[in-house]
Amino acid sequence: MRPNVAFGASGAPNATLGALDATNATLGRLVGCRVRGRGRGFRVSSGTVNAVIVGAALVRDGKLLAQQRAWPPKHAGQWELPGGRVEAGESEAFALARECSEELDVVIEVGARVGEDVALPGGRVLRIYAATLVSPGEEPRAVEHRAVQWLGPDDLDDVDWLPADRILLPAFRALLN
Ligand SMILES: Nc1nc2c([nH]c(=O)n2[C@H]2C[C@H](O)[C@@H](COP(=O)(O)OP(=O)(O)OP(=O)(O)O)O2)c(=O)[nH]1
Repeated sequence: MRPNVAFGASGAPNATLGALDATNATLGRLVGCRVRGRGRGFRVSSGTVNAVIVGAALVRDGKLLAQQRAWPPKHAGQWELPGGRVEAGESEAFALARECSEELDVVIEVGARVGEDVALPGGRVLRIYAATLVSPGEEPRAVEHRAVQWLGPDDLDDVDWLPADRILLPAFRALLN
């Protein structure tokens, strides 16, 4: 069933094609070449980007929500932002709202991009968007994860982040400051 979602201006479903163009431009910058084609597999000179993983930089009262993975064993105990793979036919904002509904049981509003794309193993990229709770009093809960916590700017370095998220820490800090 589709979750109850709320999108900000950047997440309008009809923005999907524009988002794909933006994706191509971003990927082109990443690999230093022009990126051709639309769809889920982007042909680039150095390989194919197979999937976009979206993450929500969910901020409330100057703090960022992080969640602790329970699996796979290699990453269990490490921290990441809520999110996941953009499925076929979804806008990135919709995927983010769906993942936050599934993982945290909250409704979010999706805002602007945060930081640059980070390459992940397997030809995937991690792409972060700012987000807020539609009902700020609603408390996210760890539905699929081991734990969740709100981190202030001074707490960001105290957490064992996934490697890609560690690269994004300056962008997370800038968002909070
Ligand atoms: N959600 C999320 N995933 C991240 C982050 N940083 C990072 O490296 N990843 C990686 C971990 C996983 O390899 C991948 C996301 O997989 P996932 O298992 O959470 O998402 P999903 O349910 O949609 O994945 P799948 O089962 O469809 O493959 O991205 C992050 O901050 N948030």
